[in-house]
Amino acid sequence: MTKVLITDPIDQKGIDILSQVAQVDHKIGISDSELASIIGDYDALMIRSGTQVTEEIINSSSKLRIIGRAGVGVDNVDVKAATQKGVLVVNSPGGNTIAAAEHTIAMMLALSRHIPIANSSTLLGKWERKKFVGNELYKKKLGVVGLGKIGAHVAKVANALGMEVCGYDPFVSTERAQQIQVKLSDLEDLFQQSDYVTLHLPRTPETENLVNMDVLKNMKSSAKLINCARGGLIDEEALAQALNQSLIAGAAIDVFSKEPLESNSPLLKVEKNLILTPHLGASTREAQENVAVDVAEQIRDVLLGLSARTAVNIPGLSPDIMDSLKPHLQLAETMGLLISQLSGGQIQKLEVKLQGEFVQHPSQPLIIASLKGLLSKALGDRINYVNASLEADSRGISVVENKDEARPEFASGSLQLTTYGDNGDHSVAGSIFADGELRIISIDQYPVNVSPSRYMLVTRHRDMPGIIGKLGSLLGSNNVNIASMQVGRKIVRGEAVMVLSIDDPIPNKLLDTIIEVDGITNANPVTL
Ligand SMILES: NC(=O)C1=CN([C@@H]2O[C@H](COP(=O)(O)OP(=O)(O)OC[C@H]3O[C@@H](n4cnc5c(N)ncnc54)[C@H](O)[C@@H]3O)[C@@H](O)[C@H]2O)C=CC1
Ligand SMILES: O=C(O)CCC(=O)C(=O)O
Repeated sequence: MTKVLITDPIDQKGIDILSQVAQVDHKIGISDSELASIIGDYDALMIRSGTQVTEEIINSSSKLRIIGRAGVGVDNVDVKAATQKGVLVVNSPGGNTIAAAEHTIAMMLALSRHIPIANSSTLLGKWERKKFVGNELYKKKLGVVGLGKIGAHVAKVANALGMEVCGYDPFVSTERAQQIQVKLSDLEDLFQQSDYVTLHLPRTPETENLVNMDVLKNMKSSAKLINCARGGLIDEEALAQALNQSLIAGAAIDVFSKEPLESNSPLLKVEKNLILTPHLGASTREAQENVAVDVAEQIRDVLLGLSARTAVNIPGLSPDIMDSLKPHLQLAETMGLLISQLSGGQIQKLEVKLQGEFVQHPSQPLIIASLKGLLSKALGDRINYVNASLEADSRGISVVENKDEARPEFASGSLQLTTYGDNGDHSVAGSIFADGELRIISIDQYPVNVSPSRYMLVTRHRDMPGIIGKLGSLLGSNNVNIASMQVGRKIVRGEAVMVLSIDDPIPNKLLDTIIEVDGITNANPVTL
């Protein structure tokens, strides 16, 4: 029975989708060690930001195929460990954009009008109208750091509120900035000149402590800082000091370097204009339903053997690409598997050459499929589309891509794989015929025309009378049935390649006898 584990609160609509295809178990708030001890039973894990999916947990799994993060940030998942283990990681990149952007705007307004503290004071029976005079957002300058989905929506709403919006994002073009009505600025100017600064970027080694004491000192003393993106982007000790010393006028923080916020956090000792919320950016009914459905559908699809829409660890393999390239991917994988058995030994380099119609397709998926095939004899079930590139890399196999737009020999173009390794260079070329049938069209540059079959024997021999007959009778006398046979040669009576499709695997003993036949220089049994 397929089993899915859910370890954070997930909207019921997502659970209903998963229940159609799997047994769904809930263990909300489970400890890391408990999770590591039970993960071996599960095919899929669905989480929000509460669960830390560590390397230890991933390595304790044995049949885990997918981790679904119902939200955007995957910084609570060790994606590298998942990739190494061949576990797909999916998220919901757009499901909570509006919720997080609206929480940011709510934080800005709450800060500006002292809403939380005015509420507490009023509940205590006080009537402190003078104490809570605020300021307007209208005509104030907003600096948005990170102009992705959430940053762009914040900018849109801020523009509608009459704010002047500037932004910093090294990956956003001037055209895109114009489109979302944001004036691009450098980071230093943005912090120095803005009345409000809001962060909407991921936490990475480069962005950690992006807002530190130097940056805070550079801000206006009337400025306010909002972080509804990720903990760790702000040095919390420095922020507490900056607020206590009135270096800036206020801050509203939804996300923390350690969550839940620890009781000894310096932020809990700040007495001035600071609003804290417990990571509520995505906590709207709408967003929770969106992300739960989005991720549950992807988990369901993957468990059913289909592809995922938004995998974070297999670039370039969207479902449309997978569908349109199905025969091409199958060809690349089959050729990878074939050439690994022809090459033997350690391979240092794989050259992937696309010709004719193949050039029109994205090459990355074809490379990944070739590598999956190439490594599958060595790694068995452990290799998949998720970890193929990483596994090749860790084995020191470099990949070179080569596109040849010249008029192809085959109308449908061709794919050629060449390996360079301990046993010299080997190459296999293939194509897809009009009926979608896969064909191997050359082996080691010898032209052949072979449909790949489960068992094959590929020999190298001298082109001379009697060899084919001898081989045929050897196989026959050992009860190995030949389904088809092809000989490829470049010149008459020169070197040749023979490809036999056979119904049964070749016994090792028979292989030794085949190699002893006069004229046969090499014989490679192949299983596809
Ligand atoms: N508080 C909450 O509950 C929620 C928090 N988030 C977080 O909000 C953040 C933004 O999410 P989205 O807009 O959906 O992501 P996104 O991927 O659409 O946008 C992120 C942007 O940050 C930019 N960026 C990367 N490095 C940068 C740098 N060094 N300086 C400036 N910009 C940089 C990227 O170019 C990209 O445009 C993420 O960290 C996400 O995890 C998202 C949803 C809810
Ligand atoms: O799961 C949540 O509520 C947090 C959402 C979040 O931080 C994200 O999507 O990056």
